[in-house]
Amino acid sequence: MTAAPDDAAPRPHWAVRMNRRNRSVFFALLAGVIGVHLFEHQAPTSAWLALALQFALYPQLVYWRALRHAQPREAEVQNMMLDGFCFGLWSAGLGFPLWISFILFAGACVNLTVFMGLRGGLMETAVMAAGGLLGTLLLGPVTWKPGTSLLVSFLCMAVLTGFLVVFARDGFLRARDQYESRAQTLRQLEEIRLLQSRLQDLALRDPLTGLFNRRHLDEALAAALSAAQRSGQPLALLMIDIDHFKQINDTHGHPAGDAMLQALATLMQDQVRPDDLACRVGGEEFVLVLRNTSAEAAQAIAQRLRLGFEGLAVAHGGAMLQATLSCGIACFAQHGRDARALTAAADAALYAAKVAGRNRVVVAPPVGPQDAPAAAYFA
Ligand SMILES: Nc1nc2c(ncn2[C@@H]2O[C@H](COP(=O)(O)OP(=O)(O)OP(=O)(O)O)[C@@H](O)[C@H]2O)c(=O)[nH]1
Repeated sequence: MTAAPDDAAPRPHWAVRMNRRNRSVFFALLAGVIGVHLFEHQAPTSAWLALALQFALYPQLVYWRALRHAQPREAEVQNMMLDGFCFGLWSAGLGFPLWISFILFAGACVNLTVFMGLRGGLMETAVMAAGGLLGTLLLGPVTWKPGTSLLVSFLCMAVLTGFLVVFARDGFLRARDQYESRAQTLRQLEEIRLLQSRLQDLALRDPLTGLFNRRHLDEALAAALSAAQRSGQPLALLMIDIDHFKQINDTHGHPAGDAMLQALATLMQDQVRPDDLACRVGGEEFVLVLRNTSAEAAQAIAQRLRLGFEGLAVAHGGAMLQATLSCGIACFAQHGRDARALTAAADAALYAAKVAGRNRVVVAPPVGPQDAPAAAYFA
């Protein structure tokens, strides 16, 4: 039976994985270089044993430790400092050969600098110096042997170059991944922003006609009125209602009524300017807010709309549907100065249009000094 994916061992921390690979490769190469050096100097068995312990067993032990550590990254930092300390001991043990000491120092230093920045490099320098000092103290007076054979010097150059290339490649891959994930995050943010604005728009629109809904009307009318108050420009509020709409529904069905509503919405959108506001506020009730528009101009627009709708034949289910509309108009400031007063005046004018026989436009009567209602103007 195969194990379920959940049972699989968790993937080691990236720092642990990266160091295992780098340490394995670097230590194997170092073992080769130091091995050649030891061979050339006919080193005793104890030196070969130390080489095996340091460069074969040690990497496994520190990997094992980091794997089990609660803070794998911290454990790796400690491991790298231990690497540097051991390298100091090796430098001292070998008599500080310049090329070998140099690549041990450079490798350890670069490794911790990648993890911790310049502070890591300085820490690595300090622990390696401590290792070198301890090695000198433990091994007694060390004979300084800075030279290495041409072969060992050449191998040192090759090992260091390989090590730096591996690191540079890691840096490149990480930078590329970060760039790609940043680009992806930006793309996702843009998608979220678009979705948000679409959601916001949907919340403000009537799904059947695509016109703005009452919620948006309330906010937009208040803003338009404030602007009109500041600028002193007129503003017209048109309340529009399809006549005998119930009959259309009853005779041709609800979808036919919907088609009429959509046809009127399209007509309204065609007739208004971009900064005017067309809304569906109820079943067959619509509102138009026309900025900087006088009562006379609003009346002309309403008449054009009324005639346009009257002449419209909407094809639906094999039938040609026709209807008329009634419209009540109220204007800022002669019929009211706030949204409530204007809406009430336009509503009263619409009612008057219905009572007078429908298919007509009525402008609300001018409001007297005490807001006393006067006779409506029919058009
Ligand atoms: N098709 C359709 N009908 C709707 C919708 N919302 C409301 N209605 C219908 O609109 C009709 C409104 O009827 P009434 O308020 O009596 O008005 P009317 O028949 O237009 O009569 P008047 O306004 O007096 O001319 C009702 O039958 C509602 O069911 C809608 O979204 N789609």
